[in-house]
Amino acid sequence: MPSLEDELFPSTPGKVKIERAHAINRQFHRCFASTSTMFLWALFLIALTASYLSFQSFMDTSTKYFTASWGGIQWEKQVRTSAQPTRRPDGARAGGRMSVLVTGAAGFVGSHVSIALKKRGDGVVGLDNFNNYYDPSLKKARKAMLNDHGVFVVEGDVNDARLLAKLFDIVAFTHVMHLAAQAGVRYAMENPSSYVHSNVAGLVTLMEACKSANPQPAVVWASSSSVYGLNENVPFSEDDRTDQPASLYAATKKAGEEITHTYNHIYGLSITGLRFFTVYGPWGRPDMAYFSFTRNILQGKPITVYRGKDRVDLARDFTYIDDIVKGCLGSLDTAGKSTGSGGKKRGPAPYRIFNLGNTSPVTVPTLVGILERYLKVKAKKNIVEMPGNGDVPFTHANITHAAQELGYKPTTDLQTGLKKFVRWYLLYYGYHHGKSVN
Ligand SMILES: O=C(O)[C@H]1O[C@H](OP(=O)(O)OP(=O)(O)OC[C@H]2O[C@@H](n3ccc(=O)[nH]c3=O)[C@H](O)[C@@H]2O)[C@H](O)[C@@H](O)[C@@H]1O
Repeated sequence: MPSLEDELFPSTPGKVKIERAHAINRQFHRCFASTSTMFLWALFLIALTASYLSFQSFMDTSTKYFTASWGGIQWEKQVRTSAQPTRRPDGARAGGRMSVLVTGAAGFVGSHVSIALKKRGDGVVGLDNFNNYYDPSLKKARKAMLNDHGVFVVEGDVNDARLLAKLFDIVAFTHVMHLAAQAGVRYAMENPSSYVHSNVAGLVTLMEACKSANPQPAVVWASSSSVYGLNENVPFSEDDRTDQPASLYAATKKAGEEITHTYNHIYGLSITGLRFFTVYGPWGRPDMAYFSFTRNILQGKPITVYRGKDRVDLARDFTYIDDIVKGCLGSLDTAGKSTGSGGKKRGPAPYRIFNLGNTSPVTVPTLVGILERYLKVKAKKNIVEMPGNGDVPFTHANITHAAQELGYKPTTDLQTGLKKFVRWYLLYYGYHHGKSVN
Protein backbone atom coordinates (compact mmCIF):
# COMPACT_ATOMS: atom_id res chain seq x y z
CA MET A 1 0.00 0.00 0.00
CA PRO A 2 1.61 3.26 -0.98
CA SER A 3 2.32 5.50 1.89
CA LEU A 4 1.15 9.04 2.03
CA GLU A 5 4.70 10.00 1.31
CA ASP A 6 4.71 7.78 -1.84
CA GLU A 7 1.57 9.33 -2.98
CA LEU A 8 2.94 12.81 -2.53
CA PHE A 9 6.41 11.99 -3.75
CA PRO A 10 6.14 8.92 -6.09
CA SER A 11 9.33 7.00 -6.77
CA THR A 12 8.79 7.00 -10.58
CA PRO A 13 8.43 10.63 -11.66
CA GLY A 14 7.44 9.63 -15.29
CA LYS A 15 4.46 7.74 -13.98
CA VAL A 16 3.04 10.78 -12.37
CA LYS A 17 3.52 12.75 -15.61
CA ILE A 18 1.53 10.16 -17.54
CA GLU A 19 -1.11 9.96 -14.88
CA ARG A 20 -1.23 13.74 -14.66
CA ALA A 21 -1.43 13.91 -18.45
CA HIS A 22 -4.35 11.52 -18.40
CA ALA A 23 -6.01 13.49 -15.67
CA ILE A 24 -5.52 16.74 -17.57
CA ASN A 25 -6.78 15.02 -20.67
CA ARG A 26 -9.87 13.78 -18.87
CA GLN A 27 -10.42 17.18 -17.35
CA PHE A 28 -9.90 18.80 -20.73
CA HIS A 29 -12.44 16.47 -22.33
CA ARG A 30 -14.90 17.08 -19.52
CA CYS A 31 -14.28 20.78 -19.80
CA PHE A 32 -14.47 20.66 -23.60
CA ALA A 33 -17.65 18.64 -23.39
CA SER A 34 -19.24 21.16 -21.06
CA THR A 35 -17.98 24.12 -23.18
CA SER A 36 -19.34 22.63 -26.34
CA THR A 37 -22.63 21.91 -24.56
CA MET A 38 -22.67 25.52 -23.40
CA PHE A 39 -21.79 26.63 -26.90
CA LEU A 40 -24.63 24.57 -28.32
CA TRP A 41 -26.99 25.99 -25.74
CA ALA A 42 -25.84 29.51 -26.54
CA LEU A 43 -26.37 28.83 -30.24
CA PHE A 44 -29.80 27.49 -29.50
CA LEU A 45 -30.69 30.55 -27.41
CA ILE A 46 -29.40 32.94 -30.07
CA ALA A 47 -31.42 31.14 -32.72
CA LEU A 48 -34.48 31.23 -30.48
CA THR A 49 -34.07 34.98 -29.80
CA ALA A 50 -33.47 35.71 -33.48
CA SER A 51 -36.55 33.83 -34.58
CA TYR A 52 -38.60 35.53 -31.85
CA LEU A 53 -37.38 38.96 -32.97
CA SER A 54 -38.04 38.28 -36.64
CA PHE A 55 -41.49 36.98 -35.75
CA GLN A 56 -42.10 40.15 -33.75
CA SER A 57 -40.99 42.38 -36.63
CA PHE A 58 -43.10 40.33 -39.04
CA MET A 59 -46.08 40.84 -36.74
CA ASP A 60 -45.28 44.58 -36.48
CA THR A 61 -45.06 44.96 -40.24
CA SER A 62 -48.18 42.98 -40.87
CA THR A 63 -50.06 44.82 -38.13
CA LYS A 64 -48.90 48.10 -39.63
CA TYR A 65 -49.92 46.88 -43.04
CA PHE A 66 -53.30 45.67 -41.98
CA THR A 67 -54.09 48.58 -39.68
CA ALA A 68 -52.53 51.36 -41.85
CA SER A 69 -55.08 54.10 -42.27
CA TRP A 70 -54.11 54.53 -45.90
CA GLY A 71 -53.69 52.35 -48.95
CA GLY A 72 -55.87 49.99 -50.97
CA ILE A 73 -57.99 50.32 -54.09
CA GLN A 74 -60.96 51.92 -52.33
CA TRP A 75 -58.69 54.44 -50.60
CA GLU A 76 -57.01 55.40 -53.90
CA LYS A 77 -60.41 55.88 -55.48
CA GLN A 78 -61.45 58.25 -52.66
CA VAL A 79 -58.23 60.23 -53.11
CA ARG A 80 -58.72 60.52 -56.88
CA THR A 81 -62.36 61.55 -56.61
CA SER A 82 -61.64 64.17 -53.96
CA ALA A 83 -58.76 65.61 -56.02
CA GLN A 84 -60.94 66.03 -59.08
CA PRO A 85 -61.92 69.66 -59.80
CA THR A 86 -65.66 70.00 -60.30
CA ARG A 87 -65.82 73.41 -61.89
CA ARG A 88 -67.08 73.45 -65.46
CA PRO A 89 -64.59 74.83 -68.04
CA ASP A 90 -66.73 77.92 -68.67
CA GLY A 91 -66.53 78.76 -64.99
CA ALA A 92 -62.75 78.49 -64.88
CA ARG A 93 -60.85 81.47 -63.53
CA ALA A 94 -57.58 82.86 -64.86
CA GLY A 95 -55.58 80.55 -62.64
CA GLY A 96 -57.22 77.48 -64.23
CA ARG A 97 -58.31 74.38 -62.41
CA MET A 98 -56.48 73.23 -59.32
CA SER A 99 -55.94 70.00 -57.48
CA VAL A 100 -54.74 70.96 -54.05
CA LEU A 101 -53.18 68.82 -51.36
CA VAL A 102 -54.05 70.56 -48.07
CA THR A 103 -51.90 69.41 -45.15
CA GLY A 104 -53.35 70.02 -41.69
CA ALA A 105 -56.79 69.83 -43.32
CA ALA A 106 -58.54 68.90 -40.07
CA GLY A 107 -56.95 71.91 -38.37
CA PHE A 108 -58.51 75.33 -37.92
CA VAL A 109 -57.21 77.15 -41.01
CA GLY A 110 -56.90 73.92 -43.02
CA SER A 111 -60.57 72.98 -42.70
CA HIS A 112 -61.77 76.46 -43.70
CA VAL A 113 -59.42 76.68 -46.69
CA SER A 114 -60.32 73.16 -47.88
CA ILE A 115 -64.02 73.90 -47.84
CA ALA A 116 -63.58 77.26 -49.59
CA LEU A 117 -61.54 75.59 -52.35
CA LYS A 118 -64.03 72.77 -52.77
CA LYS A 119 -66.95 75.20 -52.85
CA ARG A 120 -65.49 77.07 -55.78
CA GLY A 121 -64.85 73.84 -57.68
CA ASP A 122 -61.22 72.99 -57.04
CA GLY A 123 -60.14 69.45 -56.24
CA VAL A 124 -58.94 69.01 -52.66
CA VAL A 125 -57.32 66.15 -50.79
CA GLY A 126 -56.72 66.68 -47.09
CA LEU A 127 -53.93 65.23 -44.97
CA ASP A 128 -53.88 65.31 -41.19
CA ASN A 129 -52.29 63.27 -38.42
CA PHE A 130 -55.05 64.04 -35.88
CA ASN A 131 -52.53 64.44 -33.06
CA ASN A 132 -53.69 65.26 -29.55
CA TYR A 133 -52.07 68.68 -29.08
CA TYR A 134 -55.65 69.75 -28.51
CA ASP A 135 -58.91 67.82 -28.34
CA PRO A 136 -58.85 65.42 -31.33
CA SER A 137 -62.66 65.18 -31.24
CA LEU A 138 -62.81 68.75 -32.58
CA LYS A 139 -60.54 67.65 -35.44
CA LYS A 140 -62.80 64.64 -36.10
CA ALA A 141 -65.82 66.95 -36.17
CA ARG A 142 -64.04 69.16 -38.72
CA LYS A 143 -63.24 66.02 -40.72
CA ALA A 144 -66.94 65.08 -40.76
CA MET A 145 -67.75 68.59 -41.99
CA LEU A 146 -65.11 68.26 -44.73
CA ASN A 147 -66.53 64.91 -45.71
CA ASP A 148 -69.98 66.51 -46.09
CA HIS A 149 -68.38 68.96 -48.52
CA GLY A 150 -66.76 66.17 -50.54
CA VAL A 151 -63.24 66.61 -49.15
CA PHE A 152 -61.52 63.33 -48.31
CA VAL A 153 -59.01 63.59 -45.48
CA VAL A 154 -56.17 61.09 -45.44
CA GLU A 155 -55.01 60.19 -41.94
CA GLY A 156 -51.24 60.45 -41.99
CA ASP A 157 -48.20 62.53 -41.14
CA VAL A 158 -46.15 64.87 -43.32
CA ASN A 159 -43.09 62.98 -42.05
CA ASP A 160 -44.33 59.87 -43.86
CA ALA A 161 -42.36 60.05 -47.13
CA ARG A 162 -43.94 56.84 -48.47
CA LEU A 163 -47.43 58.21 -48.02
CA LEU A 164 -46.51 61.51 -49.70
CA ALA A 165 -44.92 59.69 -52.64
CA LYS A 166 -48.06 57.57 -52.95
CA LEU A 167 -50.31 60.63 -52.96
CA PHE A 168 -48.24 62.34 -55.68
CA ASP A 169 -48.26 59.07 -57.58
CA ILE A 170 -52.06 58.95 -57.58
CA VAL A 171 -52.72 62.66 -58.19
CA ALA A 172 -50.85 65.30 -60.20
CA PHE A 173 -51.41 67.99 -57.58
CA THR A 174 -51.08 71.48 -59.06
CA HIS A 175 -50.73 73.05 -55.59
CA VAL A 176 -49.86 72.15 -52.03
CA MET A 177 -51.37 74.24 -49.25
CA HIS A 178 -49.13 73.31 -46.34
CA LEU A 179 -50.83 74.15 -43.05
CA ALA A 180 -49.83 71.15 -40.93
CA ALA A 181 -47.62 72.37 -38.09
CA GLN A 182 -47.00 72.32 -34.38
CA ALA A 183 -48.66 75.61 -33.45
CA GLY A 184 -48.68 77.63 -30.23
CA VAL A 185 -46.02 79.98 -28.95
CA ARG A 186 -45.78 79.03 -25.28
CA TYR A 187 -46.14 75.22 -25.65
CA ALA A 188 -42.68 75.22 -27.28
CA MET A 189 -41.17 75.42 -23.78
CA GLU A 190 -43.01 72.25 -22.75
CA ASN A 191 -42.46 70.13 -25.85
CA PRO A 192 -39.67 71.59 -27.99
CA SER A 193 -39.07 68.45 -30.04
CA SER A 194 -42.63 68.43 -31.39
CA TYR A 195 -41.80 71.75 -33.13
CA VAL A 196 -38.68 70.35 -34.73
CA HIS A 197 -40.55 67.19 -35.74
CA SER A 198 -43.44 68.95 -37.48
CA ASN A 199 -42.15 72.36 -38.49
CA VAL A 200 -38.63 71.40 -39.56
CA ALA A 201 -38.39 67.64 -40.29
CA GLY A 202 -41.97 67.41 -41.59
CA LEU A 203 -41.46 70.43 -43.81
CA VAL A 204 -38.28 68.97 -45.32
CA THR A 205 -40.03 65.64 -46.00
CA LEU A 206 -42.84 67.50 -47.73
CA MET A 207 -40.40 69.64 -49.76
CA GLU A 208 -38.58 66.48 -50.88
CA ALA A 209 -41.86 64.99 -52.08
CA CYS A 210 -42.79 68.23 -53.90
CA LYS A 211 -39.45 68.62 -55.63
CA SER A 212 -39.54 64.99 -56.81
CA ALA A 213 -43.13 65.17 -58.04
CA ASN A 214 -43.71 65.39 -61.76
CA PRO A 215 -45.20 67.91 -62.37
CA GLN A 216 -43.98 69.83 -59.34
CA PRO A 217 -46.76 71.61 -57.46
CA ALA A 218 -46.65 75.27 -56.38
CA VAL A 219 -46.40 75.46 -52.59
CA VAL A 220 -48.20 77.92 -50.32
CA TRP A 221 -47.48 77.44 -46.63
CA ALA A 222 -48.14 78.92 -43.20
CA SER A 223 -45.32 80.89 -41.64
CA SER A 224 -46.17 83.14 -38.71
CA SER A 225 -46.19 86.73 -37.46
CA SER A 226 -44.02 85.44 -34.64
CA VAL A 227 -40.96 85.52 -36.94
CA TYR A 228 -40.80 89.29 -36.28
CA GLY A 229 -39.80 88.43 -32.72
CA LEU A 230 -38.17 91.42 -31.09
CA ASN A 231 -38.62 93.67 -34.16
CA GLU A 232 -39.77 97.12 -33.08
CA ASN A 233 -40.60 98.72 -36.44
CA VAL A 234 -44.34 99.28 -36.55
CA PRO A 235 -46.28 98.08 -38.47
CA PHE A 236 -44.28 94.92 -39.24
CA SER A 237 -43.20 94.83 -42.85
CA GLU A 238 -41.87 91.86 -44.82
CA ASP A 239 -38.68 93.90 -45.27
CA ASP A 240 -38.03 94.09 -41.49
CA ARG A 241 -35.55 91.94 -39.58
CA THR A 242 -36.70 88.44 -38.72
CA ASP A 243 -33.50 87.09 -37.20
CA GLN A 244 -34.41 87.70 -33.56
CA PRO A 245 -37.10 85.12 -32.73
CA ALA A 246 -38.48 85.19 -29.18
CA SER A 247 -39.64 81.57 -29.08
CA LEU A 248 -38.61 78.19 -30.45
CA TYR A 249 -41.92 78.16 -32.32
CA ALA A 250 -40.91 81.38 -34.10
CA ALA A 251 -37.44 79.98 -34.76
CA THR A 252 -38.88 76.88 -36.47
CA LYS A 253 -41.16 79.04 -38.61
CA LYS A 254 -38.21 81.23 -39.58
CA ALA A 255 -36.25 78.06 -40.35
CA GLY A 256 -39.16 77.08 -42.59
CA GLU A 257 -38.76 80.29 -44.57
CA GLU A 258 -35.08 79.48 -45.12
CA ILE A 259 -35.72 75.81 -45.91
CA THR A 260 -38.38 76.62 -48.51
CA HIS A 261 -36.01 79.18 -50.00
CA THR A 262 -33.40 76.50 -50.68
CA TYR A 263 -35.98 74.28 -52.42
CA ASN A 264 -36.98 77.26 -54.52
CA HIS A 265 -33.36 78.02 -55.35
CA ILE A 266 -32.13 74.51 -56.08
CA TYR A 267 -35.20 72.75 -57.45
CA GLY A 268 -37.37 75.56 -58.86
CA LEU A 269 -40.32 75.09 -56.49
CA SER A 270 -42.76 78.00 -56.50
CA ILE A 271 -43.00 79.08 -52.86
CA THR A 272 -45.35 81.45 -51.05
CA GLY A 273 -44.96 81.84 -47.27
CA LEU A 274 -47.82 83.47 -45.37
CA ARG A 275 -47.16 85.18 -42.06
CA PHE A 276 -50.51 84.75 -40.27
CA PHE A 277 -51.34 87.21 -37.48
CA THR A 278 -53.24 85.56 -34.56
CA VAL A 279 -56.04 83.97 -36.59
CA TYR A 280 -59.36 83.45 -34.78
CA GLY A 281 -62.95 82.46 -35.52
CA PRO A 282 -65.48 79.60 -35.54
CA TRP A 283 -63.99 76.08 -35.41
CA GLY A 284 -60.85 77.69 -33.96
CA ARG A 285 -58.01 76.33 -31.83
CA PRO A 286 -58.87 75.64 -28.16
CA ASP A 287 -55.31 76.49 -27.08
CA MET A 288 -55.62 80.11 -28.19
CA ALA A 289 -56.50 82.89 -25.75
CA TYR A 290 -59.88 83.98 -27.20
CA PHE A 291 -61.03 80.30 -27.16
CA SER A 292 -59.75 79.29 -23.71
CA PHE A 293 -60.97 82.61 -22.22
CA THR A 294 -64.47 81.87 -23.57
CA ARG A 295 -64.43 78.38 -22.07
CA ASN A 296 -63.18 79.56 -18.68
CA ILE A 297 -65.51 82.55 -18.49
CA LEU A 298 -68.51 80.30 -19.17
CA GLN A 299 -67.30 77.75 -16.61
CA GLY A 300 -66.81 80.47 -13.98
CA LYS A 301 -63.08 79.75 -13.89
CA PRO A 302 -60.43 82.48 -13.67
CA ILE A 303 -58.45 83.57 -16.71
CA THR A 304 -54.85 84.75 -16.71
CA VAL A 305 -54.28 88.01 -18.54
CA TYR A 306 -50.64 88.77 -19.23
CA ARG A 307 -49.38 92.31 -19.06
CA GLY A 308 -46.17 93.72 -20.48
CA LYS A 309 -43.39 95.77 -18.90
CA ASP A 310 -44.46 98.97 -17.10
CA ARG A 311 -48.04 97.64 -16.92
CA VAL A 312 -48.50 98.05 -20.66
CA ASP A 313 -51.28 95.89 -22.10
CA LEU A 314 -50.32 93.26 -24.66
CA ALA A 315 -51.85 93.69 -28.09
CA ARG A 316 -52.43 91.48 -31.13
CA ASP A 317 -53.39 92.13 -34.72
CA PHE A 318 -56.22 89.55 -34.42
CA THR A 319 -57.22 88.40 -37.92
CA TYR A 320 -60.56 86.79 -38.74
CA ILE A 321 -60.52 83.38 -40.41
CA ASP A 322 -62.57 84.40 -43.49
CA ASP A 323 -60.02 87.11 -44.29
CA ILE A 324 -57.19 84.59 -43.92
CA VAL A 325 -58.99 82.16 -46.23
CA LYS A 326 -59.22 84.87 -48.89
CA GLY A 327 -55.50 85.52 -48.50
CA CYS A 328 -54.76 81.79 -48.89
CA LEU A 329 -56.90 81.45 -52.01
CA GLY A 330 -55.40 84.64 -53.46
CA SER A 331 -51.94 83.16 -52.88
CA LEU A 332 -52.82 79.89 -54.60
CA ASP A 333 -54.35 81.75 -57.57
CA THR A 334 -51.27 83.92 -58.09
CA ALA A 335 -48.60 81.39 -57.11
CA GLY A 336 -47.00 80.92 -60.52
CA LYS A 337 -45.62 77.60 -61.63
CA SER A 338 -42.75 75.57 -60.27
CA THR A 339 -40.10 75.16 -62.95
CA GLY A 340 -38.42 71.89 -62.10
CA SER A 341 -39.02 68.40 -63.34
CA GLY A 342 -37.42 65.11 -62.41
CA GLY A 343 -35.96 66.91 -59.40
CA LYS A 344 -34.08 69.40 -61.64
CA LYS A 345 -34.64 73.15 -61.86
CA ARG A 346 -35.39 74.44 -65.37
CA GLY A 347 -35.55 78.14 -64.53
CA PRO A 348 -36.24 80.64 -61.75
CA ALA A 349 -39.51 80.20 -59.84
CA PRO A 350 -41.39 82.68 -57.62
CA TYR A 351 -40.40 82.96 -53.96
CA ARG A 352 -42.81 85.18 -52.04
CA ILE A 353 -43.55 86.07 -48.40
CA PHE A 354 -46.67 87.98 -47.32
CA ASN A 355 -48.09 89.30 -44.08
CA LEU A 356 -51.72 88.33 -43.62
CA GLY A 357 -52.94 90.48 -40.72
CA ASN A 358 -55.78 92.82 -39.92
CA THR A 359 -53.73 96.05 -39.55
CA SER A 360 -55.55 97.09 -36.36
CA PRO A 361 -54.09 95.68 -33.13
CA VAL A 362 -56.41 95.26 -30.13
CA THR A 363 -55.28 94.83 -26.53
CA VAL A 364 -55.92 91.59 -24.64
CA PRO A 365 -58.11 93.30 -21.97
CA THR A 366 -60.25 94.75 -24.79
CA LEU A 367 -60.62 91.23 -26.21
CA VAL A 368 -61.76 90.04 -22.76
CA GLY A 369 -64.26 92.94 -22.53
CA ILE A 370 -65.83 92.00 -25.88
CA LEU A 371 -66.16 88.36 -24.80
CA GLU A 372 -67.76 89.37 -21.48
CA ARG A 373 -70.36 91.38 -23.38
CA TYR A 374 -71.27 88.57 -25.78
CA LEU A 375 -71.24 85.87 -23.10
CA LYS A 376 -73.04 88.10 -20.58
CA VAL A 377 -70.69 86.87 -17.87
CA LYS A 378 -68.02 88.82 -16.00
CA ALA A 379 -64.55 87.27 -16.26
CA LYS A 380 -62.52 86.47 -13.14
CA LYS A 381 -59.20 87.99 -14.20
CA ASN A 382 -55.78 87.26 -12.81
CA ILE A 383 -53.55 89.94 -14.23
CA VAL A 384 -49.92 88.86 -14.18
CA GLU A 385 -46.72 90.17 -15.65
CA MET A 386 -45.88 88.44 -18.93
CA PRO A 387 -43.52 85.59 -18.05
CA GLY A 388 -40.47 85.01 -20.23
CA ASN A 389 -42.31 82.38 -22.26
CA GLY A 390 -41.73 83.42 -25.86
CA ASP A 391 -44.55 85.96 -26.03
CA VAL A 392 -44.02 89.31 -27.73
CA PRO A 393 -45.71 92.51 -26.47
CA PHE A 394 -47.56 93.36 -29.67
CA THR A 395 -48.02 92.50 -33.33
CA HIS A 396 -49.16 94.77 -36.14
CA ALA A 397 -49.12 93.87 -39.82
CA ASN A 398 -48.27 96.02 -42.78
CA ILE A 399 -50.27 94.35 -45.57
CA THR A 400 -49.26 96.54 -48.53
CA HIS A 401 -47.59 93.68 -50.41
CA ALA A 402 -50.47 91.26 -49.91
CA ALA A 403 -52.95 93.95 -50.98
CA GLN A 404 -51.00 94.63 -54.18
CA GLU A 405 -50.21 91.09 -55.23
CA LEU A 406 -53.02 89.00 -53.76
CA GLY A 407 -55.84 91.56 -53.67
CA TYR A 408 -55.90 90.89 -49.91
CA LYS A 409 -58.23 93.23 -48.00
CA PRO A 410 -59.37 92.20 -44.50
CA THR A 411 -62.93 93.29 -43.76
CA THR A 412 -63.79 91.84 -40.33
CA ASP A 413 -63.03 93.74 -37.12
CA LEU A 414 -62.57 91.94 -33.79
CA GLN A 415 -66.09 92.80 -32.52
CA THR A 416 -67.76 91.29 -35.58
CA GLY A 417 -65.45 88.30 -35.72
CA LEU A 418 -65.80 87.44 -32.03
CA LYS A 419 -69.59 87.66 -32.31
CA LYS A 420 -69.46 84.96 -34.98
CA PHE A 421 -67.05 82.91 -32.89
CA VAL A 422 -69.21 83.09 -29.75
CA ARG A 423 -72.31 82.14 -31.75
CA TRP A 424 -70.48 79.08 -33.09
CA TYR A 425 -69.03 78.19 -29.68
CA LEU A 426 -72.44 78.21 -28.00
CA LEU A 427 -73.96 76.14 -30.80
CA TYR A 428 -71.13 73.62 -30.76
CA TYR A 429 -70.53 73.23 -27.01
CA GLY A 430 -73.68 74.74 -25.51
CA TYR A 431 -73.82 77.46 -22.87
CA HIS A 432 -73.16 75.08 -19.99
CA HIS A 433 -70.23 73.24 -21.57
CA GLY A 434 -67.97 71.86 -18.86
CA LYS A 435 -69.90 73.61 -16.05
CA SER A 436 -70.52 71.43 -13.03
CA VAL A 437 -74.28 71.15 -12.62
CA ASN A 438 -75.42 70.82 -9.00
O1 LIG B 1 -49.67 85.32 -34.96
C1 LIG B 1 -49.10 84.26 -34.88
O2 LIG B 1 -48.23 84.00 -35.67
C2 LIG B 1 -49.42 83.27 -33.80
O3 LIG B 1 -50.69 83.61 -33.22
C3 LIG B 1 -51.04 82.86 -32.11
O4 LIG B 1 -50.15 83.16 -31.07
P1 LIG B 1 -50.54 84.33 -30.07
O5 LIG B 1 -50.61 85.62 -30.78
O6 LIG B 1 -49.63 84.21 -28.92
O7 LIG B 1 -52.06 83.95 -29.70
P2 LIG B 1 -52.72 83.53 -28.32
O8 LIG B 1 -52.08 82.36 -27.73
O9 LIG B 1 -54.18 83.44 -28.56
O10 LIG B 1 -52.43 84.80 -27.37
C4 LIG B 1 -52.97 86.06 -27.66
C5 LIG B 1 -52.60 87.03 -26.60
O11 LIG B 1 -53.20 86.64 -25.36
C6 LIG B 1 -52.22 86.59 -24.35
N1 LIG B 1 -52.59 85.50 -23.41
C7 LIG B 1 -52.57 84.22 -23.82
C8 LIG B 1 -52.95 83.21 -22.97
C9 LIG B 1 -53.32 83.53 -21.67
O12 LIG B 1 -53.66 82.65 -20.83
N2 LIG B 1 -53.32 84.82 -21.28
C10 LIG B 1 -52.96 85.83 -22.13
O13 LIG B 1 -52.98 87.00 -21.73
C11 LIG B 1 -50.91 86.34 -25.04
O14 LIG B 1 -49.86 86.83 -24.25
C12 LIG B 1 -51.11 87.12 -26.33
O15 LIG B 1 -50.76 88.45 -26.11
C13 LIG B 1 -51.00 81.37 -32.41
O16 LIG B 1 -51.18 80.61 -31.23
C14 LIG B 1 -49.75 80.95 -33.11
O17 LIG B 1 -49.86 79.60 -33.50
C15 LIG B 1 -49.57 81.85 -34.30
O18 LIG B 1 -48.51 81.51 -35.08
